[in-house]
Amino acid sequence: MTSQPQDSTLSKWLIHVEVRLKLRSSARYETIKNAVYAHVTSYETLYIPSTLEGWKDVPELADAVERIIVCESACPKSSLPVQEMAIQVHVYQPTDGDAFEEYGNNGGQQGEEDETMAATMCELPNQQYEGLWDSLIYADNVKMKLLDYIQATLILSDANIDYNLVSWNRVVLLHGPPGTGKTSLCRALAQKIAIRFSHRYSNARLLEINSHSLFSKWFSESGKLVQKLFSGITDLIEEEDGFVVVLIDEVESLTAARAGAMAGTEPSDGLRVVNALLTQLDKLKHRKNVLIMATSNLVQAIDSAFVDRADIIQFVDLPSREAIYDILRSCLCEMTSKGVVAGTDVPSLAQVRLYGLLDEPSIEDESPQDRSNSTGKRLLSLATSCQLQGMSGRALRKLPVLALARYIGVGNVVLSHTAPSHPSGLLQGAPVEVWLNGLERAVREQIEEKGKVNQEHK
Ligand SMILES: Nc1ncnc2c1ncn2[C@@H]1O[C@H](COP(=O)(O)OP(=O)(O)OP(=O)(O)O)[C@@H](O)[C@H]1O
Repeated sequence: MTSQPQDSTLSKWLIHVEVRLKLRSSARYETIKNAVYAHVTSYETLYIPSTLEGWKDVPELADAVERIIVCESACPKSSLPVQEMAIQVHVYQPTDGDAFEEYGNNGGQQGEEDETMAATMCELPNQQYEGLWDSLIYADNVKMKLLDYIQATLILSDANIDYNLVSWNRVVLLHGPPGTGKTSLCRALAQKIAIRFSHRYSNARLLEINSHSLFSKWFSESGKLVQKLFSGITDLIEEEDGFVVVLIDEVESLTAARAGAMAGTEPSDGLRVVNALLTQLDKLKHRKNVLIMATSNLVQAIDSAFVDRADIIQFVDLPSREAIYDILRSCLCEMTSKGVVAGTDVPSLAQVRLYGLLDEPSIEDESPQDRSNSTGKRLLSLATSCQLQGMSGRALRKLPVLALARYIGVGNVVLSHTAPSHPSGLLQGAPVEVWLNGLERAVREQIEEKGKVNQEHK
């Protein structure tokens, strides 16, 4: 890996700093942006990525700001002198997480008799998607690659590049096994784009199309529903300083039908839906302020004409052992911070590598450092079992619930606000060793259950 900026003629690394304002703050973005820039550039070195703390001493920031983060970047170093950085500050204020609207087939207007809920829409950046980006863990820098690619297309659109000479369709397709975070990744990307391009677009929206509902209730009219839905989208993007991300989940259910119709095994309604979708996508490709993201578990089932239109086709795989370690570690750290696990440090993967934990003989662990090493070793071996079983991110994030319910016992984790008379008055979590035992047993249970399902399928 290079330690120079991507282009050696550029001498600085582009580093994004994201500033989240408090929900009810009325501070001016420009004022905050300047104050944050001044603050950030007063550091000699910044860690990448990191959450900054020292700004709370600056009164205008303390009043308005909730969090400042230095985002991960293409720079392979974990810290960098500020003078080697080209810093871009993005100030944003997420909207209320409950502000989701149903977006009907008649373009969002309520009251018509044949109303079918075909999509939901929310404002971005949205409180509900805060933290989602960081919670998703992938090998190979998948998140950054996708974000960079999407940003590249937006920059070229903004530059009014002649579409006949350099062209793209504004369609991104993520495919892979169930539960690998494809839908979540699309939402997290949409949120990032809204934050990074807030200087360019005064508002951004995410519209999620429910592929099933387009087909289900008014099956024979689905072609028309697609048209109505997209004409609603076209209305939204008339506003040039608004950006719209359209997420089509499980796109194969919309597009698999054409092959069937052509082979005579599907009714022609399916064909109409696919044709309508393709026509509408083609109409959108000249619009600067829209991005279509689609997900699928079954890429073979997607109409090839749709796949052809995708600029980026990204396979999202089951998590690697390292990613599993980080996912499980993030579960343990969250539960430790909330007092459900009685604390010990769970070492990061970098620390695990540094200490060569796997190669060490098993020792009687006594000091806090030994205890933390022992936790790291056990977690890594758990991650190996999960990977061998091909567990998805979704299955992994459920493990703590299973472990608590079945193996640790809900009575063994006492929270101070549910048992305020507890002598210490503090949260009383179960020790990390108990949690690891519970997690190991929960994984074994999952393996056995999976074996039974496979047996039934034979
Ligand atoms: N790589 C990952 N890192 C962290 N969490 C993950 C990962 N993959 C999945 N998850 C978690 O699993 C849950 C389910 O993810 P999501 O619904 O986005 O997956 P999906 O691939 O779209 O699933 P499906 O194909 O079944 O619709 C999310 O809550 C997410 O937090």
